[in-house]
Amino acid sequence: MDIQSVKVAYFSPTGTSKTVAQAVAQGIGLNNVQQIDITQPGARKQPLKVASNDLLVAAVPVYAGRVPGLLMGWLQSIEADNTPCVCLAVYGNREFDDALLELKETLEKQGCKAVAGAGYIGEHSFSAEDTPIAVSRPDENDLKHARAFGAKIKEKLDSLASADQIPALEVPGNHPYKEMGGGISADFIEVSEACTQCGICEDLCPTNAIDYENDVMVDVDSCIRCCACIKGCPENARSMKASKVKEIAKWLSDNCKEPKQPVNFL
Ligand SMILES: Cc1cc2nc3c(=O)[nH]c(=O)nc-3n(C[C@H](O)[C@H](O)[C@H](O)COP(=O)(O)O)c2cc1C
Repeated sequence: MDIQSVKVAYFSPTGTSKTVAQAVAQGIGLNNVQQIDITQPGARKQPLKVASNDLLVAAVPVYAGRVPGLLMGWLQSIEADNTPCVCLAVYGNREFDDALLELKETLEKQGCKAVAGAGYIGEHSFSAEDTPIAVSRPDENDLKHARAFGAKIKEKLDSLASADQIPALEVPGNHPYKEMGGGISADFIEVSEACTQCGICEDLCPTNAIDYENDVMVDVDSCIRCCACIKGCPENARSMKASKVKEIAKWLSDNCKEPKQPVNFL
């Protein structure tokens, strides 16, 4: 297949989905690569149109076994034209459940044709010093794996004359998709005196839930618990207080210790 450009789209509050997507794109090895970072709300207002000679590489973190709900509007506004796509679900060493299937089916409804899919492991958003979960993933081995996966995708694309020849891609997951976890309070962040009100947390927040000039705390109704503000604070002034989210972090730290390995479908 003649691929003219690679569009690498990712939502990545704590950076792991972005790192995996970029490693896969590097392995694909084409020169014309465009990054589409949809982490910030403004970027999700820009619709994406992709052509039949583009390759779309889409990476999302897994939230409660699903594609993060706030992405559905943007994903469902993609205009594709039999465009080959690579679906990447990046998860925090528990499970990716139905997220990869959901991402693939959502993109296919928009006119994409899934050529490959994968689950990769990223440090869990809830990971902290006292509740470590998949710390520093993706690591060098994961990235090597992701680059090799990219090279295999390129080989597969080279072996096909057109998108119509892409065989149906099977990825794990169930219908109906896992119920979205609801009801967990997002009142789980505390801010210490180390806060200098630099405003970096506000810039990092993917839902505009922080307006630091008025209040360094998050608006719990808009917060999606992504932990970008905690992990990105240069003063380490933000942390999880005793809360349901902290209990979940503790459970994950105790029960998801065995490092999982990336899985590829192509
Ligand atoms: C609200 C929320 C729910 C999550 N649910 C899952 C999950 O179901 N399974 C899992 O393994 N990791 C889960 N994670 C962890 C993220 O998928 C993982 O840390 C991912 O690497 C974060 O991607 P990012 O660095 O691109 O933000 C969840 C994280 C958050 C914030």
